[in-house]
Amino acid sequence: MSSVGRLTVLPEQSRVDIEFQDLGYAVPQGRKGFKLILKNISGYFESGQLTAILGPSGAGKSTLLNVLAGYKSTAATGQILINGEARHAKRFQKLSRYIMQEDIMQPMLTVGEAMMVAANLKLGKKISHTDKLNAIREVLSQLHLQRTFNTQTTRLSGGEKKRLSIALELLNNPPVLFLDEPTTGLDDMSCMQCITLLKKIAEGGRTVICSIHTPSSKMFSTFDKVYVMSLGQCIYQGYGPLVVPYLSSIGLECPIHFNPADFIIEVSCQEYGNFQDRLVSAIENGKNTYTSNFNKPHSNPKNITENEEENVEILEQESSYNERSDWITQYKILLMRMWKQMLRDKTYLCLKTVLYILIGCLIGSLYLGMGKDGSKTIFNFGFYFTCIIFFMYIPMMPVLLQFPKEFQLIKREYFNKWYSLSAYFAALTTSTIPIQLILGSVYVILVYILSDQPMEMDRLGHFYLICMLTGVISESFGLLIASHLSLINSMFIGPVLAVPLMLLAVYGFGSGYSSIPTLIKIGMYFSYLRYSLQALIHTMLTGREKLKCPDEEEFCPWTDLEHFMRDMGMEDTIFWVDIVALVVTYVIFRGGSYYLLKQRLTPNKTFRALGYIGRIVKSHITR
Ligand SMILES: Nc1ncnc2c1ncn2[C@@H]1O[C@H](COP(=O)(O)OP(=O)(O)OP(=O)(O)O)[C@@H](O)[C@H]1O
Repeated sequence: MSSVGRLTVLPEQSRVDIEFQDLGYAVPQGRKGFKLILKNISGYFESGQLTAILGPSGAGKSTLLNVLAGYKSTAATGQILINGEARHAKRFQKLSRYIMQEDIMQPMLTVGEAMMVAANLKLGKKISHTDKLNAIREVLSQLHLQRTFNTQTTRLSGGEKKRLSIALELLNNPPVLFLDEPTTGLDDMSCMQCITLLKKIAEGGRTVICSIHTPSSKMFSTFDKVYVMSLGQCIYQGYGPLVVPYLSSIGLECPIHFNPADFIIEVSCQEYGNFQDRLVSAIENGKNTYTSNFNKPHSNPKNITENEEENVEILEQESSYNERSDWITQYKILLMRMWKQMLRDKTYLCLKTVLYILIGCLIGSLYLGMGKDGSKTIFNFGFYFTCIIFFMYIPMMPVLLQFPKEFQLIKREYFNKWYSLSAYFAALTTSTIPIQLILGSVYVILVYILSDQPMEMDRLGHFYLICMLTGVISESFGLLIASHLSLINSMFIGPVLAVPLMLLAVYGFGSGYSSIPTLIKIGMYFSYLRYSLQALIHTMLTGREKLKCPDEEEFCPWTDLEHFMRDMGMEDTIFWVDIVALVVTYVIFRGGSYYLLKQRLTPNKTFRALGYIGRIVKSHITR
């Protein structure tokens, strides 16, 4: 075993051999029933080896990788064995890391910072900062990324991003690495560099499995093993260059100077006739590994400990060089990361500040001096409603826009066990509060002064409290929507749902509560905007002296504000009841968002069944 590229800070790993038998995977396909993507395939991927899953587009490579990694396993049939014993999905996830095709990077961080966040989260407190830094430097140098230490992750080239994705996962020395098409989008040189690196990583005792499209002949012979798929079946398993005698034994001669990888792909695309069944049966759909001694079943795993439990425990201990940090540390690291990203995004921050000031000035000017004008009481009511609408839309829209993208990052980090979801969610919940409080106060002070509201600390404090509560609830409402939907659906559903919320908030004002139909009354209880508006009107209008009617005005029906509240049907509102209702709404929305997010990442039986039904319905509609 070559020592070139061995990571000294990361000890060698024990064997984790992966075997799968009669693996099947089907997806619902309208009225046609099901589409079989994996058709009872078998295979054996050994530790210390770099294995490539090859095949034409749509052959099922990514699906096989996803099922083996446990990323998609609910609808799978067959058996997956780890060191000869049935795979325990949760324990296996602790040992494996999955590097997705898309290199989504945490924005606004340098490579060094992104690596330090990963090291702090994955390596725990027992390892000193200096050791973490050494580990980072060594991993980066192994992956030829040392010169990018201070470069922002989003400015890296395609090849560098891919290598950084690998580096981030290598930090805690996982025994198994899955990579979905690691060479996609890279030039020939970067492809070869990437594959050579993966080979070095495998040589340290790891099981490295990647799916790949069309490798060059040089790359093809670099893999220790290739697993070729066609139409969801295995048509070859063994050392790459041996594919030539294998195909020859079936009567398919690879032309001299022809890339054997291209040749077998062309064969699988049936360019030389239909050899699918013969190839599948020759290799017994993956049960055999082709060696120069054809048709021998692949060797059984070596070094298997008698007891699987013991075996996995040893592995877990070894990879617990990587003991994950505790909840509080995770929370602090994630919060710091979020704040750093927020403060460095100067454009967004400036836009947001300008927006709060500009709209504050605009609304303040529209309702200029109306707060104490007896002829403008109804306009003043409009001012309060406008403030509530402002604090609904402005905090909700960025969440609808940003969170679906953020979800892709969470998925990668959460699936690879960087942190617990509750720590992430707690950090997310607290990260936006300071900026919301600061900018919210700027807006409130501006509109409060411009619209000439009563200068009493109590009222101002309550006004601010209600606006802030509305803001954080609206943000949570956005999260509730975006936690389970795509960007397009979120952007559609969010503003659409806001309309009935606004209507229900003001429905029936002026005409009396008793005349409202029961169904609408029930609906009104669900509009948190109504509680905000009621609380705001109550705090701003009760206990005030009669307003003055300007001399030039002939008609001042509501100089008595208590009278106005009676006319609006709001004389019975209790401020603290509305505040409690707002707090309860906040807790429900946040709790709901967390639950939906968790179900999206790791669905329970009910959600799996719902998702399955949804897919069947969708496939019937879109067929
Ligand atoms: N949820 C799904 N519903 C319907 N068909 C699906 C679903 N998931 C995958 N497929 C189909 O299964 C087949 C295999 O998909 P998979 O992504 O595994 O192929 P692949 O070999 O990785 O292809 P590529 O190299 O183009 O990424 C494709 O025909 C794909 O359209």
